[in-house]
Amino acid sequence: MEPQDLTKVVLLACGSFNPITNMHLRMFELARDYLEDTGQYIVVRGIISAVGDGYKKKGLIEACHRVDMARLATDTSDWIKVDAWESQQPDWVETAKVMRHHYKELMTAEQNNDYVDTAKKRRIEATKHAFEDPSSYHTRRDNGPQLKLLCGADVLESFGVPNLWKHEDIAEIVGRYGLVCITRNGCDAHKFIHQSEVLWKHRKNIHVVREWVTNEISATHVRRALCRGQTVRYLLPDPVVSYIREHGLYSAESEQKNADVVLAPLQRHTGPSSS
Ligand SMILES: Nc1ncnc2c1ncn2[C@@H]1O[C@H](COP(=O)(O)OP(=O)(O)OP(=O)(O)O)[C@@H](O)[C@H]1O
Ligand SMILES: NC(=O)c1ccc[n+]([C@@H]2O[C@H](COP(=O)(O)O)[C@@H](O)[C@H]2O)c1
Ligand SMILES: [Zn+2]
Repeated sequence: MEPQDLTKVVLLACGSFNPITNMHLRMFELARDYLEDTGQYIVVRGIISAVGDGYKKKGLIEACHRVDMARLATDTSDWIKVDAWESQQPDWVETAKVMRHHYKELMTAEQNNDYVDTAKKRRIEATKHAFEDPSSYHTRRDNGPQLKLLCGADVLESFGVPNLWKHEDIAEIVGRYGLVCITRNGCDAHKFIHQSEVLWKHRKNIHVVREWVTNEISATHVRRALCRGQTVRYLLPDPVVSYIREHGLYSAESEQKNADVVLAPLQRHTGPSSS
């Protein structure tokens, strides 16, 4: 395939990043290698989107610190960037909505590209409008950039947790955009896809990427070590380790944040106005 025929992909990772770890960064590298190795895609950008404080997850420290740390961690990458839009929203935002926001941005940037001819600009405009209509999951895309959600297999398996995700949001994420899922110990992504009707239906839009160098770095482990005064060096980029030290982040006290609050998606999907 000629380079101009490859489909451009932007990878979007949504998560707490509390704090960002080397494994979060590695996820992007693994996904890019995998997609480009298919000979169909070229990965042009990676976006890290930290969840806002309204998510109310236990131990979630302020978004400004999580975003600053993610920025320090991606300083040395020429293709992974941090986007603060989601973290700045007053309330927690569903991941499908975050994807819509970034897809629109992507289409606008593509349209403003002077090298794109008028006919293509019109096609992009039409795609943008079609994507605003939630009933058109299967809008045909031209060969413009695609946005795919990048996540670990635990997030994929969380699709099965009652009241955590709306069915239509899952259908939109896998049907309209696509998913790149990195394997994680203790999770069986293939089995989960096999057992889910909606995921099976859109299986061609879900790429499961096997991490052979199994790596159990988790932000929970990092926070626990920090609370115990243990070193976390080489689990996180050095500038992030320094930032945590300088700002005195992560303590027994911060671990208690939101301890008695229900996670925002569970509140929203089980509340009186939930559908
Ligand atoms: N070791 C890992 N292997 C595969 N995916 C991972 C790994 N660590 C994090 N991820 C993925 O990174 C994204 C952001 O995750 P998150 O911020 O929850 O990190 P985490 O390390 O799982 O943190 P926590 O322990 O607080 O849940 C998610 O899609 C998650 O699945
Ligand atoms: N219904 C939804 O859209 C939904 C539900 C649960 C988590 N999420 C997202 O998944 C990510 C999960 O992050 P954690 O694994 O750190 O909890 C966050 O970005 C969160 O916003 C989305
Ligand atoms: Zn997690």
